[in-house]
Amino acid sequence: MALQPAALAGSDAAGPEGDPAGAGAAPDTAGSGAAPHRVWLRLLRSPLTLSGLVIVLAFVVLAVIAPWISPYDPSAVSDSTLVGPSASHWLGTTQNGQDVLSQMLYGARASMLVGIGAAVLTTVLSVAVGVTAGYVGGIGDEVLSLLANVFLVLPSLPLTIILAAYLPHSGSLGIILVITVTGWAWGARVLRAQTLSLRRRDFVEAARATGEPTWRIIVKDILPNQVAVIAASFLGTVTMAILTQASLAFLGLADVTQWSWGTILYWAQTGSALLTGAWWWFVPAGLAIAVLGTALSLVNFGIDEFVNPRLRQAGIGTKKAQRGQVAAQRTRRARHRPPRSPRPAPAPFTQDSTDVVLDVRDLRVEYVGEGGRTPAVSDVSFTLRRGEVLGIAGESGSGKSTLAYAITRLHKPPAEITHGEVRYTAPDGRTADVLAMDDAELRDFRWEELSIVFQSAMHALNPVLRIGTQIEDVIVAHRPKLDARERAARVVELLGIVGIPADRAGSYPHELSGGMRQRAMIAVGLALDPEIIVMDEPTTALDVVIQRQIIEKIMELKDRLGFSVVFITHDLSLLIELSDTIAVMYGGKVVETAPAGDFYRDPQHPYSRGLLASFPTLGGPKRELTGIPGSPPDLRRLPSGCAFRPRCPHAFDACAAQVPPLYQVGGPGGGALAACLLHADPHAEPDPNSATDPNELATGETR
Ligand SMILES: Nc1ncnc2c1ncn2[C@@H]1O[C@H](COP(=O)(O)OP(=O)(O)OP(=O)(O)O)[C@@H](O)[C@H]1O
Repeated sequence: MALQPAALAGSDAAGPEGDPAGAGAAPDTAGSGAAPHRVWLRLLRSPLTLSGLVIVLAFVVLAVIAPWISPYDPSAVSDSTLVGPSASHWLGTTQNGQDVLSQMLYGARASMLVGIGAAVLTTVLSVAVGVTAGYVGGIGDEVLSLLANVFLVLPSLPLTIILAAYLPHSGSLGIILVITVTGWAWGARVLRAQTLSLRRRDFVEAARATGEPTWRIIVKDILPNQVAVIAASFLGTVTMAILTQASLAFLGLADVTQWSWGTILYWAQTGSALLTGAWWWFVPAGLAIAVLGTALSLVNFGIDEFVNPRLRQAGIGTKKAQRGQVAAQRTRRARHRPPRSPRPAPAPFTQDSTDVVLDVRDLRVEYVGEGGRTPAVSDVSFTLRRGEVLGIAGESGSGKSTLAYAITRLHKPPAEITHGEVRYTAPDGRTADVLAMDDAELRDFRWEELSIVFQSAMHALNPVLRIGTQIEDVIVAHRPKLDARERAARVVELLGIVGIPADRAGSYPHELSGGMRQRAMIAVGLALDPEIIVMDEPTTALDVVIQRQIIEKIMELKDRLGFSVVFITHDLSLLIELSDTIAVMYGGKVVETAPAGDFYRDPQHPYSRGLLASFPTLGGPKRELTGIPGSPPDLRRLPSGCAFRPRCPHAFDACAAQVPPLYQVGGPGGGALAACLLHADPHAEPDPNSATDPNELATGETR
């Protein structure tokens, strides 16, 4: 039975050392970003954006107050026909003596209404369909994409003309609907494609893993990364709608008795304004459309810079903007969890420890493809003890990451866990079957009990959110009762723990060095004081000096906070240095586990020996680097018997006939297990489970 979330829930305010995070000593640099009203003020710092905004605002104001400031009734005729601009008619008059300025002001109302109305409806529809299709995937995506594709292939101009012709007297609303119907599909396609790519990004995976609900991931992680596209789509649609309305009116397909810039052009054309040289009749309407379109483009440019921190820094960036503030208000999840009893003070790990925190039994993970099943992890068993660092080594493709993702239940299709058990034991002795947890239990388990530090911090961190905000997001999702001050204090505390100055909470990922980013990821992993941290190549992209700093930090934290670590890396010398126990994977199987010291001194599996002979070690006697001949096996076509046989210098006939089980072998510490027939007891009874040829068995004590 899965452990109830309540049983594992922690104190809402407990820090890693039992210190309540509510110690209200948070400096105002905790990285939630500037207050929203100030954030938007940043938009005004660009002269171009400011000019665009002023022009758009001027048009909006003029449209709103048109009835009060228009000098004449726009439809009123007079004797002053076709008079050019003068003191009494600033923009001249029409063939019937109507005042062009009044028509322009009233026309702005209809044109702006159509532009903004169509843009709002089109954008809402595009975002709803595009983001839903991209995020939900599967049949939902297929249906919505089909719908969008159907609308995309419809020729929009003829469709617009036909629809407008059938709705001639519906006024602005009819045109808004026509533009919405013919315009939403493009935006939906673009947003769907972006969402599809974003949902696979590590920072979205990380948000999912931290237990954030879907709506929050969409609102906080997916949509902010699409603001530029959504804004461009909105502002482009405003211009496009005004142009379309003008074109339809010009063609006489709109209600030409309703004043708009388009109907002014229509009447100017029917009144032969071009032929008679009455430029004042048609130029203002054309100019208004062009100026408004340009102003909207300038605003769009500013928004692009504003939402993209890199552009912002190059352009509008301000020091003030980078100073975080504590008081950002956020919505909270109303999940109530009883307090978790404080973690007992950590005892240093020793090889004699029997306090198992994670027990993995016969785990099998397969990738299901058209060409069949790829067994990426085959019958893997291991235990992780409290406070232990288990290093998982192996060449590329040996199944390390697949194993890490499977034990955290973060594996994605086509990966399937087809067999096995992953059992977690809480400090109070209760156990949970990780593979049987439902979504809610998993949300509570991940990050509360087990967190993950992903391979590349640059991809795992959301590029448009400040570091402090990203750490805080995890706390918001799991500790909804903490207020902003307490969360900010915890963010500062966590940054301190991983050695990042508190004032960097307000920095964006690209503003940090690679080492700092990786430490920020570790801070995210530590945010809820988990029992286990899975680290998948956390230092691979870093230079050796930074690597060393981070490893030392991890070791120091582990000793101080008492968590256990599953550490995955290609770097065997690093692994030996930091691990208590090493597990070596080959062809999807664990072929050796041993205490790190024993492993270094006396590896028991020929593959382990080959691996060790491929890496220079940082200490100890000099070794000749010889490497391993050949290349890792194709998991879909493993050789018969021992998968390492074709590359093994010690292979003998029986190796082709039998998949070797893990044999208990002596070694100096006596605690090693090696899957090699060299360690089989020639006098032992055959093990029918591990043999492909029962006549040629050599079995010893297996686990
Ligand atoms: N989506 C997939 N579909 C099919 N096979 C896959 C998929 N992802 C991984 N594999 C296969 O699963 C095996 C294990 O891959 P995995 O990434 O777990 O290895 P790894 O040891 O972590 O490698 P690396 O160190 O390079 O990350 C490989 O043979 C790989 O080709």
